[in-house]
Amino acid sequence: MWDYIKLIAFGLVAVLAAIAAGYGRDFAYQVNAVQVMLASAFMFIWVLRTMGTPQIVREDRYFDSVIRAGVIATTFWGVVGFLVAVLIAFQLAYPALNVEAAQGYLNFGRLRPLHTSAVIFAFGGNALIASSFYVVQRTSAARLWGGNLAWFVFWGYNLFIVLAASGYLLGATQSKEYAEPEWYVDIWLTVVWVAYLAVFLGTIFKRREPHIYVANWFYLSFIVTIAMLHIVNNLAVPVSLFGSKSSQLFAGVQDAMTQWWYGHNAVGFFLTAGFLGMMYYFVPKQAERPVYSYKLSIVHFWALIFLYIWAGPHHLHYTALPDWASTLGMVFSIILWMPSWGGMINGLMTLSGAWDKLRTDPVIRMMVVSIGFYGMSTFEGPMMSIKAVNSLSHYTDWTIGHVHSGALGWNGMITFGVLYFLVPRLWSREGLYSLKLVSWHFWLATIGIVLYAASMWVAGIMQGLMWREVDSQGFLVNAFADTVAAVHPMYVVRALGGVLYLLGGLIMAYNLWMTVARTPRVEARSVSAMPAE
Ligand code: HEM
Ligand code: HEM
Ligand SMILES: [Cu+2]
Repeated sequence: MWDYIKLIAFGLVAVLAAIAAGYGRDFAYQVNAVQVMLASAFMFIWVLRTMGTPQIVREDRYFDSVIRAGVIATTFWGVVGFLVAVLIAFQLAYPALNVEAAQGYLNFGRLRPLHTSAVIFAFGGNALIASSFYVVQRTSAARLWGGNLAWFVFWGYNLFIVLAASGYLLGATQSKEYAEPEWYVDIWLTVVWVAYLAVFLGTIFKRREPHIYVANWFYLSFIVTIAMLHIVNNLAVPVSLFGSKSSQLFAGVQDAMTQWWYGHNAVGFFLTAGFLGMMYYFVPKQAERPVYSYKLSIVHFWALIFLYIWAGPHHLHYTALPDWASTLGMVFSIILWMPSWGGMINGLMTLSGAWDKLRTDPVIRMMVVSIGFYGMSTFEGPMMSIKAVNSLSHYTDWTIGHVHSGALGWNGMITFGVLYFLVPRLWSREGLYSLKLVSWHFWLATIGIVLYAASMWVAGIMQGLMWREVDSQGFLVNAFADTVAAVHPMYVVRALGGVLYLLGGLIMAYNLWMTVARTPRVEARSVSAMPAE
């Protein structure tokens, strides 16, 4: 019965998508419709061919196949995201790389959102979904709730990424940073996200462990808050059911504030709370030590989620936003330093008594450096939110440097650590193929980040100072083009840093591949849903 309902649904969607492709008013919409049609047609055939074969579900086993797929997707999108990153970094240094023949598809303006979405949503998002599925099962001693719903979340989310990415290249965008996808892609993500919440909460509800481990609190706050942010910031009316263009509900400064309430909390809940969930499970596991302070984890959790929500206006200092709102954002940002460092301290101190592992275990080294960068960027952020500092840093590459010390250092490095942790366990291998290659990855990535951050600090502060330099008559000394010329060497250094980071990522992909292909199998590790670990 259930199979027939699925068949009807997939068939219907395929037909509707074909009709939409036919009536589509713009190319991006038509391409997206064809993609949806192909995906549903594929699923239709899949269901048709597997109908009637009984599925054996062992409730006493963890649901790990979907996590394996998530690990592969994370690695894949990571490499893609870094590759596009290096390309746009070189485009900024050498504008001629905006090749004339590819204008309108592969120029900087089209590729930049592709980069940000590929690294944040595709690489980071797949890492978050996969790791949360791993952690919630282990800490609840229960199999994922909802049967194949977890597969729907995985494929649905990756379809969202493909739709968004191809839309950007073809020019479909609602021009909101980190929320570029157009209305129908947003609606699809909402459906997938509700399914994600259901799988996660359902597993928590059926847990066989009375306690809900703190990592799950962080993951849950990430899932719930992202749902709220996504819906509110994307309230829009499509111009036509058959076109990608839509009109935003909010206008003017209200729209700007909604956008940066979203943007800032995407940092706070996607790139911070979710990744803290990772930290709270995988760092103690890899260090083989309990969390330093459980009390601190609870206190900084509530402080963090309460404070983050108010800090968005620091993105709109000295704009049409009322001064009181801007001051409010600044004050909350400064207070936010404390719970951020609460998390950093808790992560670092978990290594108490295990610091010697830094010498022997490159995976823990990666995690420690990641927490270090988390601490650095959450010190820098509150500082940049101070209006006087922001009047220098805003619009400059200092912001870009800040972004990447958080993104490459914190999000990137902890994800690498988690992938190195997960692959041998998920594929039941003795260990990683090569720790030496992990070490290589570690150093390439670390040097890459240092080159990136240092060059952007220099570029940013130089831009800021040059823009405000006036002569004795009060006239501006520098033309804008002068500052563009002045940052060229720094842009080259940044791009080279990116090349090192990308190389590290490629080495990781090779190492993980060889771990699965070459390392001897061991008896299945940690697959049985008892007891909680
Ligand atoms: C206490 C924590 C933090 C505070 C108070 C903070 C504050 C700030 C401030 C003031 C800006 C500059 C706004 C502007 O002038 O336009 C900024 C930009 C940014 N920060 Fe942070 N930051 C924090 C942590 C982080 C972390 C950990 C990450 C990444 C993982 C991050 C990612 C970003 C991004 C992506 C932007 C650029 C937004 C844009 O203009 O596109 N921040 N942050
Ligand atoms: C290979 C490493 C990377 C390189 C070379 C790189 C390069 C770049 C470049 C050139 C830009 C555009 C800057 C501009 O418009 O002036 C950018 C923007 C951005 N990147 Fe990366 N990136 C890398 C990795 C990452 C990762 C791993 C993340 C997130 C997890 C990330 C998140 C972002 C964000 C959020 C922005 C927008 C910043 C803003 O608007 O303030 N990047 N990146
Ligand atoms: Cu912010």
